[in-house]
Amino acid sequence: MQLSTLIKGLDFIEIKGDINKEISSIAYDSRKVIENSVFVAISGYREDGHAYINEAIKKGASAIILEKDIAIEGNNITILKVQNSRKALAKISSNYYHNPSDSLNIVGITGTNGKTSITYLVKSIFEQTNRPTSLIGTIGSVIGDQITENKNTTPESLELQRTFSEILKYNIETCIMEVSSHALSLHRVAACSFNTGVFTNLTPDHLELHKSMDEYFNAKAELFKMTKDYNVVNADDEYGIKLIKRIKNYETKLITYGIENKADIYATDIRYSVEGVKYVANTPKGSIDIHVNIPGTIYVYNSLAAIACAYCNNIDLIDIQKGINAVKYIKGRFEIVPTGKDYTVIIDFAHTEDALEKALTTIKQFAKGRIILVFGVYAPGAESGKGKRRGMGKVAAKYADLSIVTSDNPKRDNPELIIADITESIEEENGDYVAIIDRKKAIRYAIENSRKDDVILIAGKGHETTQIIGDEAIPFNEKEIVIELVSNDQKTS
Ligand SMILES: CC(=O)N[C@H]1[C@@H](OP(=O)(O)OP(=O)(O)OC[C@H]2O[C@@H](n3ccc(=O)[nH]c3=O)[C@H](O)[C@@H]2O)O[C@H](CO)[C@@H](O)[C@@H]1O[C@H](C)C(=O)N[C@@H](C)C(=O)N[C@H](CCC(=O)O)C(=O)O
Ligand SMILES: Nc1ncnc2c1ncn2[C@@H]1O[C@H](COP(=O)(O)OP(=O)(O)OP(=O)(O)O)[C@@H](O)[C@H]1O
Repeated sequence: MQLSTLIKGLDFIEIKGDINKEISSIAYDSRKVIENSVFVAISGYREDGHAYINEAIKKGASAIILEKDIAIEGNNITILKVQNSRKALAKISSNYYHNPSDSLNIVGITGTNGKTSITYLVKSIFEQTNRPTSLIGTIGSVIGDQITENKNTTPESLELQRTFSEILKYNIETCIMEVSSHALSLHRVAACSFNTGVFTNLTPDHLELHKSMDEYFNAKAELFKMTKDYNVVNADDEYGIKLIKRIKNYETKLITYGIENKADIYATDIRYSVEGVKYVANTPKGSIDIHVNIPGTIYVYNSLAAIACAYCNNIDLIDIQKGINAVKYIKGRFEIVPTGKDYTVIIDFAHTEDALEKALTTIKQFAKGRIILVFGVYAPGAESGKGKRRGMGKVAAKYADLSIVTSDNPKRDNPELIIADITESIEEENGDYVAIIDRKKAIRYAIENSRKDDVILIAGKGHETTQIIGDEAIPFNEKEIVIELVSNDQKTS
């Protein structure tokens, strides 16, 4: 593609050099530069891409997009100075792949919890109508039969635009995607055209990046300025209510969902059981019985959000009913591991205070025995990190009969210090706990010390298959580990 075509519509401060040259690719990592690439220098959290400009040129970059004035070594290099390199990356990536999001029906889901679960429910509903649907999120990108792992819940703009263009190659028209607050703040979705936006809820998380709940909320709210057709908002969530006030006069139509407050799509006659939840969904087009195969109030909310998306896409109630019922489980989301024992083991991705509380209260509704909780926290940052660790500890002390506090992707932080923050708050709340740094040993302890009717909740890792220690991702498939440990458990209750 010609550089002049690639930069069409790009806001820049200054251009030096020729823009009528052929470029081969875009790279924002100098290690991925090839002959005639455009290299985009990004000032990151850990590194400054501007320090790699000369390396990129040595590898063949013929154009550089940058924010800072840097001495460039090389001839015939075109330099484009921009205000924000990440935004520029999003724009040129969209141009490079011929603006694929314009040709897709994109549903973007944001909020602290529930995004992944909702994407699977929506995908299933759409597929009842024979509309092949792709998905982008924490568990990976799903295009046809292909599942690709993503480094991030919402990929960087270059990878995201490439994924959109792949989806179009498969003749798939719909894409359901998770939109993280990081993606919104770091402009990964800056050049995306969304049809529907969904807001689930907002509770404390990622405060190391956003610094305050208001900043976190504002980041999420950006999605609803980018939608063309519908905005779907949880009317029972404190921040959902705030969002409704903010966006109710936008041109994009607003659809609300909920159980408690007045909403366009709402649930009545809710019946809970260990197997799942049944209720009547009421929509402007009529009412229908719904059966979700995952238990707890949160799955009433998640399925209502999915129903609202389906409603916005003109899908019949009967297909909505079938689509929700067709989801038998979602990897690592309240997933019961088949053990054949007289105790139950559940793996859940709860890694925020709110999610942990919801998972534990759901179990409390049904558990005949004790609740044994195995968990850790990944929460960087001196203040916000400590706050999250202590908050999770408090919830554990309140609802679990025994907490086994362990590691959850400690990354570069010292796991002993993380665990100490958690256990300090469990102690303050008079909870019972054991601290075992090694996660596999912690799970073994839970299994060996379980009794008939106990429920072991292993929280935090969900579908993940690695444990990140330092910068290394060590294989850790929690489900396989549970099955192995349970098969070695000779105890009779
Ligand atoms: C904090 C954060 O979001 N970081 C993201 C950010 O990385 P960064 O700014 O730290 O990058 P950096 O390492 O400082 O490097 C700066 C630049 O120098 C370049 N570089 C670096 C080295 C080199 O030799 N040459 C070179 O060119 C890098 O390619 C980069 O362009 O930009 C990268 C590229 O897009 C992301 O992959 C990375 O996500 C990291 C892996 C991450 O862990 N992010 C998490 C916090 C995140 O985004 N999570 C959200 C939400 C999850 C949820 O919902 O709970 C998500 O969407 O996944
Ligand atoms: N509506 C909800 N409200 C509160 N907690 C929820 C809700 N839905 C799911 N959870 C909890 O959050 C965990 C993660 O759920 P899910 O993966 O659907 O959310 P997510 O928003 O995609 O999270 P992440 O962005 O971290 O991947 C679940 O395992 C469950 O414990």
